[in-house]
Amino acid sequence: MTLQLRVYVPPHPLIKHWLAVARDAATPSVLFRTAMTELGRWLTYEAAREWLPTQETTVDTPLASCPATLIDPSVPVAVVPILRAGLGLLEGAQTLLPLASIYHLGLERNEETLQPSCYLNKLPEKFPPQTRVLITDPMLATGGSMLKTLEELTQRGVDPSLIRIVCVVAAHPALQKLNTAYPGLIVYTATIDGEVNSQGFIVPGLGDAGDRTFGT
Ligand SMILES: O=P(O)(O)OC[C@H]1O[C@H](OP(=O)(O)OP(=O)(O)O)[C@H](O)[C@@H]1O
Ligand SMILES: O=c1cc[nH]c(=O)[nH]1
Ligand SMILES: [Mg+2]
Repeated sequence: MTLQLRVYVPPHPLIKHWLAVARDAATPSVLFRTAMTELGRWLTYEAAREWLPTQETTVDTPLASCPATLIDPSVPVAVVPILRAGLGLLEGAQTLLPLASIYHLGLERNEETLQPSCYLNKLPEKFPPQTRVLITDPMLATGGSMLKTLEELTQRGVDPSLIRIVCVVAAHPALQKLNTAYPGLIVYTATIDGEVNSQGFIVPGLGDAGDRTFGT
């Protein structure tokens, strides 16, 4: 069987609504942040399906004993927000994954070359086997930043099949690169846009997600 990148665009009214708010150039920073939080929440909810580890048990209701399923706290879950813009999605993701460890990764694209460079790396030397890792970054444009992140994670022992990417706008060039480098990888996004312009911006996209999140 040939593995292929799997890109999910959940057809959910709340995801569509908050994407529209985020895309609108007239949306002020305070509301843009709310949109990022909500998109982080709903896309993480979708991504957690068949990813969050569970364990079977029994519980006693006031009336009888019955089978039950709980989140398995023995399997480590990590969230890696790619700074800065990935922080906007983190808040919503964290409400659903309160026990997850958060490992910050600061990447900045050079405006001319579009190559990412790392200015903060809080990843552990090694991740325990079986660690589930959720990466948050709203924009997959050329794909350079995500490829760099995946390289840092896999070097530290993370199994790509246990990774979920949560983004907002995924562009074709990024998805093509991810498919070549990590077939079988799973991405959750609010939308797929076709074009990345010569300045590295996704069109129509939503502009500079980091600047819009932090009002800079
Ligand atoms: O797919 P790529 O071409 O690598 O582009 C995507 C990256 O660009 C943006 O970050 P940016 O470098 O603007 O940093 P910021 O989040 O601090 O604004 C965005 O948040 C992604 O991390
Ligand atoms: O359109 C884009 C591309 C990369 N990063 C952004 O914030 N926006
Ligand atoms: Mg930016």
